[in-house]
Amino acid sequence: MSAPSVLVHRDQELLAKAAAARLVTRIVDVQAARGSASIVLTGGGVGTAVLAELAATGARDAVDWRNLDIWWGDERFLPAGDPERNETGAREALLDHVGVDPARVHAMPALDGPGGDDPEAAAARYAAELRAAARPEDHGPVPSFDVLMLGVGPDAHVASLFPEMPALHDERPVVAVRGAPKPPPTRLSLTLPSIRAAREVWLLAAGSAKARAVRLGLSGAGPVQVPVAGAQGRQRTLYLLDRAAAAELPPGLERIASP
Ligand SMILES: O=C1O[C@H](COP(=O)(O)O)[C@@H](O)[C@H](O)[C@H]1O
Repeated sequence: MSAPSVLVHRDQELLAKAAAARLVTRIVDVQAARGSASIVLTGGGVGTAVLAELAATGARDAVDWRNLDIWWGDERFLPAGDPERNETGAREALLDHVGVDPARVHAMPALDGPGGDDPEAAAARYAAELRAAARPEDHGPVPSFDVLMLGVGPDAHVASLFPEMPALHDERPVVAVRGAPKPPPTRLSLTLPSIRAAREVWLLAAGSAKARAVRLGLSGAGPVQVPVAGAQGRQRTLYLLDRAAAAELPPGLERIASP
């Protein structure tokens, strides 16, 4: 696992623009090297703003959208099209505006989907989809995602892994989460082992409400108490912050601030 590095931007707007530019570059680089790339999307305020900025930049045309696999780190287990679903936000912000291959948009199952309304069965279905996409060189049950983005909750949750909940002890690739402290209570989430399969993990946080969670994530806390601390990429773990979210950074961390 890679030690985290930190990049601080002036405010949320610039953070979202810079992360979108970084994402274009990363996808283009990977596609140039291997032909195909894979990313994992997050819900939440900054995560969705990054997708909207990506849709708005002319540089989006540098991406070969049809050779991109798109996964989700977590989902609210609600009917398809519900505005609270992370998938709905991602489609509205980006996916409806670019030429993705529908077969490579791997949304997590919906409550009213063909697989039924059992969240455990839905988690198992998504795990099977991930396993089918994993190649021998991935050495595990999920692909080695090129970029996996995560929002950070004020309580230090990432994806739908909330502090002290059983999902944090689960070794399966995908779990159903019941009784989440943030509505809606029933969710699907990648687990930490799946998150750690990513080559790069980007943690996105803006606003003063996230400053404590960011500090704890970078202070050597345990992932059961502080889930964000357990989110690390194989090659890179990058905190992309605005100044407010970076206000309580532990001393000595590398910081590069936008003017
Ligand atoms: O519920 C969720 O919250 C987190 C963080 O959202 P934010 O609006 O506080 O940035 C998000 O990353 C996750 O995907 C989502 O389901």
